[in-house]
Amino acid sequence: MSSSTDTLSIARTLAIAGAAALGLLSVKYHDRALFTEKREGIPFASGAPLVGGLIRQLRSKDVVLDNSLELMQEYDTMTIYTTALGLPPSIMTIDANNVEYLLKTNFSNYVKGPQMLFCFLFRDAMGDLFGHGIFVANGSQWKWQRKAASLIFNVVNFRDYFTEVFIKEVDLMSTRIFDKKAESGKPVDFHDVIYKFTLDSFVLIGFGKQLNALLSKDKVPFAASFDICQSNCFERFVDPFTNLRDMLKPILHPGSLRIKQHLEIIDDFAYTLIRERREQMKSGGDFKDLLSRFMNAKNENNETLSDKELRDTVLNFIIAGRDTTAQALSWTFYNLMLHPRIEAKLLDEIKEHIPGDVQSLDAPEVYEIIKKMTYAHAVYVLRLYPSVPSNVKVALEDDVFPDGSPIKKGDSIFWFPYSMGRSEKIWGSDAKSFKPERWLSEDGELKRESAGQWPAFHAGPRICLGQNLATLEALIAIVMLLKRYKFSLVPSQTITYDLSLTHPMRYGMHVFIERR
Ligand code: HEM
Repeated sequence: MSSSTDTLSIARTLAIAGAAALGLLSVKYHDRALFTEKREGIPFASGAPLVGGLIRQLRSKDVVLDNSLELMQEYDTMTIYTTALGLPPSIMTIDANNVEYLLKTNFSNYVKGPQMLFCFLFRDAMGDLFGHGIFVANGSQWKWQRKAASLIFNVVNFRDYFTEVFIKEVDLMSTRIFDKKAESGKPVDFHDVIYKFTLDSFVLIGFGKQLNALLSKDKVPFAASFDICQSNCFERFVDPFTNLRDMLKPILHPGSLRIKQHLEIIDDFAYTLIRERREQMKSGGDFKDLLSRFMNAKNENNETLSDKELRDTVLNFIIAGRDTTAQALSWTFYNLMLHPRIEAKLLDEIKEHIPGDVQSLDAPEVYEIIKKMTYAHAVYVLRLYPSVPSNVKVALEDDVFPDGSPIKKGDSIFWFPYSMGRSEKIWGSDAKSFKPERWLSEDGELKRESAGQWPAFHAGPRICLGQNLATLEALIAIVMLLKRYKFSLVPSQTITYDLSLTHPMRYGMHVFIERR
């Protein structure tokens, strides 16, 4: 026999053996991803042979949050086990007791990743963007960061400094952008403008720098790259081809930037901030912003921070301080535009508490008044549009959830504040309605649900450090903007969310503005 006939017959034998092995494997893994185990005692979202739920996941990637709720409804459950080829098997839950247990009661058993994903490269999904910053750190590395950051969140800072910055920045946004749009009658992308407002405000409060994004017509390059990297991080959790697509970008989309190039732009922004602040500190002066606090802090090894650690701090805090609040404000205004009755009621409350101009009051007065505006607080609850709509932790040891679901060491546990906020099992048949009254008691006092039922700001030892800051900023913006303008949606646009770690609007939100 010639050598080419030999090769052919070896190839044929291998192909037959391969097909037979695949056939056998697809009998064993007929409803789940290859090499994943069956799990007793928990509803299982069955999928296609060998790939499990991957196809469903890829098909519904753009509506992944709604998909998680639909999946629960389809199986009539609040907790489910899923598998998808290329991604770790996961437990998904929207059960309030489980969420409270995971975040609070048994906090020490559930940690942040690293989410090692087999995305054609075995890698940590969040590491390149977040480094070792507070959002991804655990144990002593997390503790010192939380302690250092919490120093800026004191009442004096809130009342005397933060309030003043927010009033000034809302005023700038109004005079430089919204007044002009009101005059011209041309629409504006509210979402984009609000992102610039929260970026400017947070960079000033957190890092002591006046960035003036509000004065630039286009998106700040750092912010554009930052958004892309965040989307990419999230995509890695739902699509194992994410990194491959990035690797092929130079061939498939010549001229477009790869993730590592976006990361360079982001790093450049962060390192410039750090360099400038180091120089200012060398030449004296008493700086009390977040960056300066971190420059004076010691890490878990009792060492002062390297530039890389400071870079991680800057980026983690920008996502915390800019994105979440911008999104919360955008979705709140969206809801208000859709619900004129609620907008009118809110405006009544605003006028009752602040009959004149906000600017005629001093910052501590505004701070005290805003605290008392219960209806405004009830409007700004973020139940339907939580800025962190989904989240994940990893189990350190075997455990059992309050609903009886067995948890195995190494499981990824996903929970979905977005789907929880819309679950009829949690909120009743009108779960999807925007109804601030839900949060008010009969005597008009503000009510809060349990930590597990309403995890928009997380719960337990890692509860959001910036909740009061975000609420103050948002309420100042709502009060000042509603008093001055009537916003209305440009017709026929699609308002929906984008795939990301947080909850941005995919196409922005275009509005017409009238002066009141
Ligand atoms: C509407 C606005 C906001 C929402 C909905 C929100 C929500 C959250 C959530 C859900 C987490 C938990 C994230 C996780 O561990 O995976 C978190 C953590 C955190 N948030 Fe916020 N946040 C908001 C604004 C802010 C602001 C303005 C700051 C200001 C610095 C901030 C600082 C932080 C920090 C430092 C953490 C990490 C806490 C820790 O791990 O110990 N947040 N936030």
